[in-house]
Amino acid sequence: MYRLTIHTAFAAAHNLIHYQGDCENLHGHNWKVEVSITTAELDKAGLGIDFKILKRETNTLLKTLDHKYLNELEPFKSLSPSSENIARYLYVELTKIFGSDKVKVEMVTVWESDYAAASYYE
Ligand SMILES: Nc1nc2c(c(=O)[nH]1)N=C([C@H](O)[C@H](O)COP(=O)(O)OP(=O)(O)OP(=O)(O)O)CN2
Ligand SMILES: [Zn+2]
Repeated sequence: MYRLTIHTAFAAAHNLIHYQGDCENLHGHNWKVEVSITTAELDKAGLGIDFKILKRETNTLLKTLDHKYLNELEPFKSLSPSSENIARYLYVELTKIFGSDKVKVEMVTVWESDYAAASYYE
């Protein structure tokens, strides 16, 4: 099997809901995002998926979150925009794009600081 990983980032504001503490208040993060896909097959160029395509599609998706107030966006209107829920949302959306018999989105990790990250995988 091959595992391909890209790193990218977005910036946004949020506040955690059903949470007591500082993070229930509006604040922001520069989230780093790590996406890993696995595949058993390579094309003739020796690529699982072209990193350029993986980065482009991920960045297109992240543009819908970038510089937004996450709590106002449809996926998080009734779901706390924690790093866990952001990671799961990205996993589900990227699986719609890349998931196939041959390719699996293995894991999405979302870093909200240099020291704290949440990952989602199935
Ligand atoms: N499991 C999770 N825990 C927390 C999340 C989360 O998404 N998943 N999110 C938050 C808040 O978003 C908050 O912004 C994080 O702040 P905090 O942990 O306080 O981070 P700091 O960088 O300010 O570091 P300090 O530990 O306070 O120094 C909270 N928890
Ligand atoms: Zn936060």
